[in-house]
Amino acid sequence: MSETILEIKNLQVEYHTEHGDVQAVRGINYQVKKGETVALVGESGCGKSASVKTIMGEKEANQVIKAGEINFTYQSKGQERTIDLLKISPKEMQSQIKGKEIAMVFQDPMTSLDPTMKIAKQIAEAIKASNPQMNKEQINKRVIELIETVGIQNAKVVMEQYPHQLSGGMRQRIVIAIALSGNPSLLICDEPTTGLDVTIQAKILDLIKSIQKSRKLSVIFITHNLGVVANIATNVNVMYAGKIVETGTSEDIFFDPRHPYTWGLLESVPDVNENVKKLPTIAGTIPDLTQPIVGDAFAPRNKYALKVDFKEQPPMFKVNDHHYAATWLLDKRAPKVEVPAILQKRIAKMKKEAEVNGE
Ligand SMILES: Nc1ncnc2c1ncn2[C@@H]1O[C@H](COP(=O)(O)OP(=O)(O)OP(=O)(O)O)[C@@H](O)[C@H]1O
Repeated sequence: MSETILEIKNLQVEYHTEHGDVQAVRGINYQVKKGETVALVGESGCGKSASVKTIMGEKEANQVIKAGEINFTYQSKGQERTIDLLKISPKEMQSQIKGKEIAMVFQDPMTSLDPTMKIAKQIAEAIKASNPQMNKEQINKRVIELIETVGIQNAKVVMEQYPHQLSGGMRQRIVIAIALSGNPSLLICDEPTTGLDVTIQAKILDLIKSIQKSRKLSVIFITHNLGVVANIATNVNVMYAGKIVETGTSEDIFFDPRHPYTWGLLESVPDVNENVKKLPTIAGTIPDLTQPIVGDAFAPRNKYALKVDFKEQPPMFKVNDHHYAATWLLDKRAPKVEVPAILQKRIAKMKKEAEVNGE
């Protein structure tokens, strides 16, 4: 289980706009191992999507990859092969990787589905694209298998329907079935449950978790809501203004968060059991990424910021072998700052729940 299948090194992505160059991703590093779910979490505009779109070779006309490597390891003709996804041709990306080794599930299923085509045909097309040798009968069998894999029982009825005849949750299940059609080793989920109601959201998360386990899939899961990944992520990367500001296992991030930005994100997680009228959000907005950022980008919104935060980018301080955070609060010269009391209470509660669930 310790094989690294994806290694992102110093990835820097910019967008040219008439207002200046947006530094969307400012040098990020992380790895995804076989069978692991890695979460990328942060508010809107932090560079989560920009960083994963490059994995799939999706390039907008105004996008420039300034630096970095995306090394992907997979089995090709029985041999292990590692390639830098930033260096392969669009043709190779299309014929070898996209949909076959790496597949993606987006937030809005309607953008991935063709409203004019029956479900069976859409899944069949995806199967054909990655298995051109299959005959009609084999494809039909596989369509039904895939629909059943994503937890739909009346496969024969659903396959004859059009996307608009299905609920949002069912549509997302179909998108996941299509993503699985090429038997990928890495699945990228970009806010796959946003917009779905809470109970459906939980069902889709359970589905992704069970598929991930049964197929030993690696998953990159993007969300702005840390709560969504509490039960599915092996590792969590918290992103702010194009950088990873804290990284650790789920336990590190949920039970021992160190960056004030992570504290803010955790405080903003809706708690279904608490009768809160208005959820706390982090005051302020993300910085203008067309302007050079001096120091810790979060400093202007951080009530615990030290003088040095406004001057110098903090390094990734080590908390333990798998937990790092970029905040000067972890420097040994920094004053001792406690996790906010309200969050301490939440953490104690989450720990108790995890104990009860035997996690
Ligand atoms: N095509 C584009 N042209 C110009 N700027 C862009 C483009 N795509 C993204 N950006 C900018 O890059 C930054 C990072 O955006 P990105 O979509 O990666 O953030 P995100 O964290 O995924 O947010 P969201 O959850 O809203 O998708 C933002 O400032 C965004 O406005």
